[in-house]
Amino acid sequence: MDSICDWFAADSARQYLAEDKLIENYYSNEVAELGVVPIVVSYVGNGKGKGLVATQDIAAGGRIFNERAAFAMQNMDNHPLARVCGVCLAFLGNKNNTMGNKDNNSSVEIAAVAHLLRRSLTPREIAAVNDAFAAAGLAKHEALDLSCFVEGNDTEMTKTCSTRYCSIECRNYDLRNGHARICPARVEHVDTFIEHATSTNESFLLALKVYAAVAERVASLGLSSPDLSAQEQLKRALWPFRLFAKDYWWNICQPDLDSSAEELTLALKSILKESSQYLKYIFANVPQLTPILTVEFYSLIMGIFEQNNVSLVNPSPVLSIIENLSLTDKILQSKILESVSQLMPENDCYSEHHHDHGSHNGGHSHSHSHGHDYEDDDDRSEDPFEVLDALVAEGNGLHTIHATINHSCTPNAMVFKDASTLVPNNVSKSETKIRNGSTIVIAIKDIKAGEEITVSYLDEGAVNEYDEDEDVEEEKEIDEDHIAWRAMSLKEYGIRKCECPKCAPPQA
Ligand SMILES: C[S@@+](CC[C@H](N)C(=O)[O-])C[C@H]1O[C@@H](n2cnc3c(N)ncnc32)[C@H](O)[C@@H]1O
Repeated sequence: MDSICDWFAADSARQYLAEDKLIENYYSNEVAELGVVPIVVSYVGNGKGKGLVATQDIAAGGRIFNERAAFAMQNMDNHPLARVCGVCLAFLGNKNNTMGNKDNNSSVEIAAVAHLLRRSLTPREIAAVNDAFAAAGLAKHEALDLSCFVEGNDTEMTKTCSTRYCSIECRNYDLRNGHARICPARVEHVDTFIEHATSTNESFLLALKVYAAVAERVASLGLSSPDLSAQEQLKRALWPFRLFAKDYWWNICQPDLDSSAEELTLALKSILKESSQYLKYIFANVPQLTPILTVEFYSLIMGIFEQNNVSLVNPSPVLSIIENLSLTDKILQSKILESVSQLMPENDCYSEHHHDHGSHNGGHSHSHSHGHDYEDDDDRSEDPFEVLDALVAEGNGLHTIHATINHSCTPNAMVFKDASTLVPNNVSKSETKIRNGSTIVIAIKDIKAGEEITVSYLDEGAVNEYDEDEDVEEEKEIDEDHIAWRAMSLKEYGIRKCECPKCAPPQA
């Protein structure tokens, strides 16, 4: 059924003109969820479709909004290093109940160290962690460690589900979005799906979450609006996801159609076909989903992640402990460092352990600095603290409002995903403090009401470098190279012709 694909991936501009009010209302509700923030999603034209626009003047350095991912996942090879919530990527505590959690030994920090060491801490080690915290003057964090089963609500389970939650709120969120339909402990074939995704493309795991959420929406529409046709129910259930969709995965992955294009399309089709086979088994009891369990539709869902995903990084609480442990417990410190180096994914190298899924990552390289200044590579390789750079939770997420921000080569805002992203001089470090897999968007220039808010999808450092005042001739030369580099790099974000003020200045 091609028509559902055409409808789903209607180009943003056409879609906007046809459904103006519907889309605007949807986004104004989503913006309201973020709290009082000076933004609106609207049609910005110039071939860009929709974008984010300031509704008030925003001073440089000001936080515009922060947003939790609608769907997030931890990268598979990061599991040994960080035990985090399946919804928000916050580090888990070590209490599995919802009773008062004020015990000193149940903090997120102790749970994180225990996870790295693969065992419970001895009372002496617990005391050392607590002392390290006191020495650093840091507050400890409490969080739960909940399974997906709600007491009194349990269905029969033959296996276990590894998804855990840091709070009841996160667990409820996942259950509302259909977790029970894709829980390996309750549903057959989910394990095989996950295995296949892990060995081919982990974004399939996010796609699975989207299918589960659509199934949940279809089921509740079936109850609330039984008179609607099955197709209408499906379209309504899919509607919000449609606002992310632009193109087929196989088109996005190969912006330059060359001789290898056909080969790549075939390879992608083949893994989509395998993966969609498992999807069909998993959702066999939701017949309304049949039209979207095709390779074509699956390719549109994967295209969503390719163009909108934000890579997320959450620094481990162990980072702040470990440096202060040296004062109190050298032995525990070296045990942790040794364990981290054993658990590190193979070939992971210094400050380059993020996974580029071709994602819209807001233009940030991860730079983790834990107070160790390395003079050069040789020093680094001898420094046991080097392994700390792998000690973060890493994942990917899809954010509703964030995904409406367009790229500019002269951006007026910047995205922060973790406390160690390089902070420009005019932004206070305290503005960028985040936890729990959310992103923060901060103004880096004064923004006037009515102006579009833009970020750079490319490497921030590189853009700034070329913005500096240089010798005019030299700058011209650099600019020409840089324009070519930008044009090429932007293609993988679905931008064939950049419509920012620098690349397409307004005509006089
Ligand atoms: C993350 S989405 C941003 C929201 C998008 N404009 C929409 O209507 O949904 C990224 C897509 O927006 C468009 N886009 C973003 N920045 C652009 C730019 N500077 N020039 C042209 N198109 C742009 C491209 O289609 C890109 O794949």
